[in-house]
Amino acid sequence: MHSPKAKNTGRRDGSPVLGGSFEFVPLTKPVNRSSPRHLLQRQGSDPTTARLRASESPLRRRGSGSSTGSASGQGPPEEDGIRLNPSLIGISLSSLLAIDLWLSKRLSVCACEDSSWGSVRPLMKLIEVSGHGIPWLAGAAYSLYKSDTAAGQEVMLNLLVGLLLDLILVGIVKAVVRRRRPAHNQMDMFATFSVDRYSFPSGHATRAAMCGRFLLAHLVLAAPLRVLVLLWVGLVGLSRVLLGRHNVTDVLFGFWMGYCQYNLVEILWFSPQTLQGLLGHLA
Ligand SMILES: CC(C)=CCC/C(C)=C/COP(=O)(O)O
Repeated sequence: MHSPKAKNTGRRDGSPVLGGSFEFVPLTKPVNRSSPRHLLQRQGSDPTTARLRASESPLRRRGSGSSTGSASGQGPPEEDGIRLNPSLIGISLSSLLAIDLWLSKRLSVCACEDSSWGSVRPLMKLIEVSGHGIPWLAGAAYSLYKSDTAAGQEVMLNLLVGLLLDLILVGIVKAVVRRRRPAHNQMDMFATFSVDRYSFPSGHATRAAMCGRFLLAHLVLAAPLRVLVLLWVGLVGLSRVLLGRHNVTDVLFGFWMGYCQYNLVEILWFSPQTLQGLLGHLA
């Protein structure tokens, strides 16, 4: 069979001859052009010896696909060693991912009615509704409309801004990362966007973390109520995994993202003056 190399090589030593006679190059005899120069230099000036030594490389001994080994231009053994050894970060990430998938599967005890904790599923779904975007948006808009003090209006307007910002940012990250929801999830959530078929990060977790921080910072709450807010944030996150909606890392990242989103709300904070300007435009 004609080898593609045959077109370019006209001499027995494999050196290319343009327009020369047609001749095959034996696969066991690599062309000089592709022998790594530094390998030849390190192993002595005799190219034949260098080729022999190259043929003893671990790559050849392992029989990993190439009959010409290092001398055929696939790089010296040291380079192969680097390429074949996965990095520490790679190993750590794959291990974390494996633990995440395993733990999430183990914890998805309310994923369906016949799961081991299937009877708790309605309660988990109630907690899910409590962290959904619609009740929060509707609640903030209603409170803004009903509030008769400038301070109350200012707080509710900024909560509304935070909730909209949360929807946008979570949507962007979900669309970029595109991590599929766990296979055991039943897609029976109400009022979802198309990006909500992706699971990273958990929108419920970002909202719960952001709103939790917001409520603690801007409402004067007694200690038991503050504890209740923190408990609710934790329960919303936990319910995402128990329902099988998310992996653990989706929720943990969601908490972190929601925490940071609150900082953004504080930076963007709409003052009463801005609010009056906005309302003036609307009126
Ligand atoms: C329709 C509106 C206003 C919000 C959608 C809220 C929602 C369903 C987010 C998905 O949350 P997870 O990422 O935690 O499943």
